[in-house]
Amino acid sequence: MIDFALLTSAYPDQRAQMIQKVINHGVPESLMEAMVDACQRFFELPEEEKKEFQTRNLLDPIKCGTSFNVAIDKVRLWRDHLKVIAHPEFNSLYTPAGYGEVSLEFSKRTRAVATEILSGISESLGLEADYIAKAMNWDRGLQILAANYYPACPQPDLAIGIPPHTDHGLVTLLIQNDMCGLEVKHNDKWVLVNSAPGSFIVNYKSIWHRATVNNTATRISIAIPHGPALDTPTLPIPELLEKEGETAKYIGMTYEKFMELQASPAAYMVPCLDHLRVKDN
Ligand SMILES: O=C(O)CCC(=O)C(=O)O
Ligand SMILES: [Fe+2]
Repeated sequence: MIDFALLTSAYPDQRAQMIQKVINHGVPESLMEAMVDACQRFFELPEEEKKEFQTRNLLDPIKCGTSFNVAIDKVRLWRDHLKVIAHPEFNSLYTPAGYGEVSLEFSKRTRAVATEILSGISESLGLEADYIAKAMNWDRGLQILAANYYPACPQPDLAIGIPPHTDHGLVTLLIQNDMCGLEVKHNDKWVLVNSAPGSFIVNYKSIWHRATVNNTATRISIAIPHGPALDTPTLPIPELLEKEGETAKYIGMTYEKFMELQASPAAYMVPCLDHLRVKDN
């Protein structure tokens, strides 16, 4: 658990944990609930009204649909999604009513939280607080409001919400309604992640995770990935390599290419970073 008030001092000890939760982050719980509610109302719109956003291009500003990677999914998926790019350009929906205002405020507040976490990570690595933000052109960085809708499923054991994957962003925040379902792989076992009301779940390492479904009630989660600017190559930090006397273990890649890789068949059930690992000779 990251208490935001203690971020810089408490952080180093907590880095070993597999996934973090953030409290005291300053985003009103009522705003988080309003955002979940607005997304729920979008998913419940008649199919006709959602049709215009059912596109398949990775970086379309607004898109919705069923499934994770439509081209390559092999298992029975039980999920609808809505992805809206909120930064560097803010995009929004006219329906359902209220989505625009709520998502504007929510995107600003969550971006501020992600920015603080990124500075905390920079400092915990012994770098200037704004080192990573500068290197990643954070001021032009991508932020997506990615809502997931998992209706109750009569046979949850035969389906999955989202198959195992790693996220593509630098800092992904996640909130959910009162249903759990996010699981992370830990010591070869899937472990359910609980979240306290009003907290964010944070993923900033390439954590292997999945979303399960249940037969009781609809689950809604909103993942908010924050990444570098699309044209920015992500590389191992030269100063840290030098300090540790290490050579780079990963090749560099622009964020846009990395996102394309994450959505491609090569990344299906394979952690994305595996593709970037420098091969031992
Ligand atoms: O629904 C969840 O808890 C997980 C969502 C997720 O992993 C994603 O959107 O990338
Ligand atoms: Fe994810």
